[in-house]
Amino acid sequence: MEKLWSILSNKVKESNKITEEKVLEDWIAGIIRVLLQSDVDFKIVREIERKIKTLIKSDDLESGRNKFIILHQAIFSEICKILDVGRPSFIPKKRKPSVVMFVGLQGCGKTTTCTKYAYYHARKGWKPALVCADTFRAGAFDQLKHDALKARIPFYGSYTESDPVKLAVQGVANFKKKNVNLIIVDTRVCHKQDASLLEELHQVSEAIQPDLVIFVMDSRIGQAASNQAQAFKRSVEVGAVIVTKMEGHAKGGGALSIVKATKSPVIFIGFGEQMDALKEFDLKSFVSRLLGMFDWYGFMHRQPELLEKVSEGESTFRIMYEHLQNALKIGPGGQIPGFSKDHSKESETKLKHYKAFMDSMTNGELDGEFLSLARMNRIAMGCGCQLSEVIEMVEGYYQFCKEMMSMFGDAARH
Ligand SMILES: Nc1nc2c(ncn2[C@@H]2O[C@H](COP(=O)(O)OP(=O)(O)OP(=O)(O)O)[C@@H](O)[C@H]2O)c(=O)[nH]1
Repeated sequence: MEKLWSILSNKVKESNKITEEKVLEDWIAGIIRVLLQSDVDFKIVREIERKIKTLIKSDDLESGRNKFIILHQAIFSEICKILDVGRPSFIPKKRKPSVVMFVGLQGCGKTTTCTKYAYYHARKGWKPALVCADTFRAGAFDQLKHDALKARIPFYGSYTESDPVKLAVQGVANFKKKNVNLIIVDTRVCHKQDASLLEELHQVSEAIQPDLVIFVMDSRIGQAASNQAQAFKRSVEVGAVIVTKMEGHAKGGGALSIVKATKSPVIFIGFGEQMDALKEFDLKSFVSRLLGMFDWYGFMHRQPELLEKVSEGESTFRIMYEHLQNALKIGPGGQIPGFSKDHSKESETKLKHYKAFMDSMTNGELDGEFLSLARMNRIAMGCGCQLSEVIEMVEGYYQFCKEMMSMFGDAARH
C-alpha cells in the first residue's frame, strides 16, 4: 500500500510542478478573501499577506512538505500571535470581592452579557451581583432586573438617580458590605464620537476602581472595530474582551483589531441570547473558524484515535474512508485544506466522487492491496474520478492530518 502511494504520488507531483505557482497565487488570493469576509481589518490582512509572500520566496517552502500546509500553518500562527497578548486578563478570586465593569457600543449585547457573565460565575460557586449604572437608556434597569431575577442574581439600580457615577459607587459599596465576591457593573453604551459619554465612563471607572474592565464587542462590527476600541482604551483601562453573537455566520474578525488596540485578550464568546450562551474563549477554535475551516480543534477532540492512526503512518482505504465520512458530516469538505485546494462547488463534487470510490474499495473484503492498479483505476473512473487524483488527495490529507496533530494533538489527547 505504501509503495503504491509513493509511485503514484511521484507521478502526480511531476505533472503538477508547472501549475503550482499559479495554484499558490490563487490560494493566497482565496485566503485573503476569506479574511476580509471575516471582517479582519484591511491593514492586518495586508500585513499577513506580506509575511506569506516573503515565506513563499524563502527556502522554507522547499523542504518537501506540502506547501499549502506550511502556508496555512504560517497564517494560522500569525493570527494566533495577534490574538495572544502574552498575558492573561485579571481573574477574579473568590476570597476577595472583585469589581468588573462592562463597556461597549450600542446594541453590542453588553447588558445581556453582564448577566451571562454573572450566571457563568454563579454556576462555578461565585457569589456575583449586578449593578446597573446606565441611567440614560429607558428600560436599561428593567432589562437588567428582569435578567437578574431570572438568573437569581442580586441586583442594584434606581429609577430616579440620574448620576451614573453616584449609582455605580452606591451599588458597589452596597454589595461590598454583603457576602458578594463578584460585583458586575453595567454602564451606559458609548460611541467614539461621544466625548462626553467617554468622559462619563472614565469618571465611573475612577470612582469605583474596577479590577477589570471588559469591552463587549458585537462579532459583526467589522472594520470600525479598531477606532472604537482605541477611543475606549483612552478613557478606561480595558483589560479583556468578550465577543458576542458568534452563533450565526459572523466570524468575529474585528476581534483582531480590538485585541491589538487594547492589548487585552478575548476571554469569552457569546453565542446566543440565552443565559448560558457564554463560553470561555478558545484561541485555536476561533482562528479555525476565522479562516473558514471547520473547527479543527473540535474535530480532533471528536476523533483522536483515527488521527492518531494516521499520524503513526497507518494508511488504508478503510481508514481514509472513515475520515472522509466524518469530515463531510461535520462541514463541507471543500473548506478543509487537507482535502482540497479551494472552496469551490467543483471541489465539493470531487470529494463526493472520492468518497464513492473509497466506499467501493472498502465494500466487502476489498481493501486496495489485493487489486491491480488497472482494476482500481476502473473502479475510480466508475465513480467519476481518476485514481491518481484520489491518491494525491489522500496524500495531501494524511500530510495535513500529521501537521494538525503536531499543532493540536496534545490538546486532542486530553
Ligand atoms: N444572537 C445573539 N444575541 C445577543 C447576544 N448577546 C446579546 N444579544 C442580543 O442583542 C440585543 C442587544 O443586547 P443588550 O444586552 O440589550 O445590548 P447593550 O449592549 O446593553 O446595548 P443597548 O441596548 O444599546 O443598551 C438583545 O436583543 C440581546 O438579546 C448573543 O450572543 N447572540
